[in-house]
Amino acid sequence: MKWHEIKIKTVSEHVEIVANILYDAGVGGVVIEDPNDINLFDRDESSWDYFDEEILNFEYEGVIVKGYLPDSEDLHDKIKFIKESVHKLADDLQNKEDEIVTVADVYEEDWANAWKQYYKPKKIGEKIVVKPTWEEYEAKEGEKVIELDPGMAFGTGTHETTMMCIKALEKYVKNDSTVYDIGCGSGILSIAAAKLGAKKVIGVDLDEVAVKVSKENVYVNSVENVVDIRHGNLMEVVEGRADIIVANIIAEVIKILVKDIKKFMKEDSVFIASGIILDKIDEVKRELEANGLEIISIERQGEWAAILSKAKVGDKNE
Ligand SMILES: C[S@@+](CC[C@H](N)C(=O)[O-])C[C@H]1O[C@@H](n2cnc3c(N)ncnc32)[C@H](O)[C@@H]1O
Repeated sequence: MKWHEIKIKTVSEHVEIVANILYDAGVGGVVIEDPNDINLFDRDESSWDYFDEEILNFEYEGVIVKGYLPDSEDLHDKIKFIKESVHKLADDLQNKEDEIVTVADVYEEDWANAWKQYYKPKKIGEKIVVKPTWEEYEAKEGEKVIELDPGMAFGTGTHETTMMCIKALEKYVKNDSTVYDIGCGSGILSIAAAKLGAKKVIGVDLDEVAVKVSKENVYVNSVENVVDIRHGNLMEVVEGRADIIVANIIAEVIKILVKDIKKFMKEDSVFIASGIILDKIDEVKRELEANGLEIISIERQGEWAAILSKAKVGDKNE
């Protein structure tokens, strides 16, 4: 099948807006290539089987956001919409060349597999190692290995927003914990919670592809007796209260989620909200506080933040 790769060169501050433009045009998922992100493009050449010089040369030239659209009758309108929206954004920039849209034809097989050469086993936090299913890895003492094939779903474990969630889960998951993972993508956080000993995990995603991929990954990791993956919007398909709720979604969606979150929390539950671009920390923090949550900590990695909060002491959960 023929697809069209929409590649947008942009600046870090515009990544979230550009990703949203692509989503609005109908792409199923976006790929963000930030060469300044050492976690995505590990600079330690000794740990690489393969090293792409082009990526290094790209170092100071900005961030690439890519999305894919299938051949369709309205393709031209969608590309026009993307170009116009990105050009409007570029008006704010001194150097308009910093924001450029290019379109290339690709075949499903090419783009579905191209990223795999960059994806290697990676240790995140103290215990969790994320290992692509096709790679070999020998676990060291105390390590918990997640076997993952993210396919078309978000969640390889290389993105800062995911890494901050995994580190927080390592800190808070106990053997009797119940965990809700809102926007589970590849299922990575649900599986991490299960491997860290959670008693029950529910992962939810709006995207059917993510649900399918999560279920497959849950099965590959043999945690299907603990993790239940559901298709749905935010908390609509979960009931009851969890000890930990993790949501790695963009700030705008977190702000909606926060309005009802306490109905799903106990007195000492922790809410891990990630996927927040640095500029939006205050907005999300205000929304959390306005809805009866108290900030525990704000973690930052690269351009992203994760805010950890809990119900305010003495404040009754609804
Ligand atoms: C950034 S990815 C996070 C994936 C994975 N949890 C991780 O941390 O790597 C966000 C996911 O949230 C899902 N999502 C976005 N809006 C949602 C909503 N309203 N309800 C449920 N899932 C949603 C997307 O489909 C996507 O899979």
